[in-house]
Amino acid sequence: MDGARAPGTMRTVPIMARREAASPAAAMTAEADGKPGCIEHRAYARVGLLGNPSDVYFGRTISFSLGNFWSSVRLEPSKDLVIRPHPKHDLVSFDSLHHLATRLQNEGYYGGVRLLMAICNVFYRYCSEKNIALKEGNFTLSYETNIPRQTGLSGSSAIVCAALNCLLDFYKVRHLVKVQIRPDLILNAERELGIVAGLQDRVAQVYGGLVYMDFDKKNMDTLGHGVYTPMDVSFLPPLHLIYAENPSDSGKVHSTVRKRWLDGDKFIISSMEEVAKIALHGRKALEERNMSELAKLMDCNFDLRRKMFGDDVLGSLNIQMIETARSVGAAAKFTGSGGAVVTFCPRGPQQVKLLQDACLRANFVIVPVVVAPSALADGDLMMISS
Ligand SMILES: Nc1ncnc2c1ncn2[C@@H]1O[C@H](COP(=O)(O)OP(=O)(O)O)[C@@H](O)[C@H]1O
Ligand SMILES: O=C(O)[C@H]1O[C@H](OP(=O)(O)O)[C@H](O)[C@@H](O)[C@@H]1O
Ligand SMILES: [Mg+2]
Repeated sequence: MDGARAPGTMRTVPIMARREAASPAAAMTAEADGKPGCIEHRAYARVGLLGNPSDVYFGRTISFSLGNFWSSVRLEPSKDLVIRPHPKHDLVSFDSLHHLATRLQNEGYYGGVRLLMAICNVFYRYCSEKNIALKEGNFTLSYETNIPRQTGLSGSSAIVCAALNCLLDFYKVRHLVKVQIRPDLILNAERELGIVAGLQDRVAQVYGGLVYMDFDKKNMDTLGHGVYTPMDVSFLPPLHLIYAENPSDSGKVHSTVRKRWLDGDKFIISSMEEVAKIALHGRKALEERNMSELAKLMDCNFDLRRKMFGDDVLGSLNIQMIETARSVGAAAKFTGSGGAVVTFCPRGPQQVKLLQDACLRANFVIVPVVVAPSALADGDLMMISS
């Protein structure tokens, strides 16, 4: 999908090696399939490394953009404004009733069309409220994605994030929409649709690379966003991702805990504070390259989630993924609300081999983690440093 450079068009971001330095991916322009005015953006899956889900509760997280999987959105100027359904993900024609029923059971009712519509709506409203003038002219939006669905890898917000980047470039208003605000726009688009979610996913996808995030209530109230600090990806040791093909419903996972937290449940409030502290300590551990501490913090993060949510809510397969990793002494936690697990083998390659064998036996997919680079353009970087 990468192409030659041409003004006014964007190119997708290449997957970089795990430790490769961050590059201003969003600033790279190129002609998408040689069509003038065509814009294409890629946004990656994300891994919540430490501190999630405290992002939903004014806590802190360290998350990174996962180069193994991505969504891309393409914007082509057109006479009418068209949101193009994806031939596979927005299927409306079936071989049989059985096919329809199986498909709905596995994938749910919705694809990406509603996400693209919602971000257009939210973007339009935001620009109107802020008196940001938008030029005349229409476009067609289409998307592709290879992020496994409902695995806590943030497939939905990747589509929304890539679409937002297309809109920012089509209307040439990137400099008028603060980088720190963009995750909120993405979240608002999903909230419109009733999707339960937090900010860490969207921050990781807007910024790319590895980011430390502080969602302290005072800052959220006064600044209107959290404080997001990009970190050096070379701090990260080799990590592995484990996932299963069965989906988990993130909305359901959050619902009880959120209610208890809102109702002032002391156990949930104090546990969530503990989870937020994990990101704080994790930042220090990463900077000091204290890998045994990192392993401890990852495990502690999962244990706290388990106590708060309970095994029934987390789901037996998700717990089995964690236990498979722990059976060989690897540290493990959920990347999001369930469906995929990020693991760290502090004893190195031999332990990784044991982990791979254990995953094979348990029928889980295991892949080495690739960290996607910074997704910020030069102008974006200037905005966050000013
Ligand atoms: N692979 C996909 N293709 C199309 N739409 C998707 C895909 N993944 C997610 N979505 C959209 O996002 C919504 C929420 O997805 P969700 O279950 O939160 O997955 P995730 O946690 O990976 O974001 C879905 O109902 C659907 O509308
Ligand atoms: O529970 C979590 O860790 C995360 O859950 C959601 O992400 P998802 O990819 O849907 O599992 C939520 O959007 C995040 O903010 C939470 O940290
Ligand atoms: Mg989601």
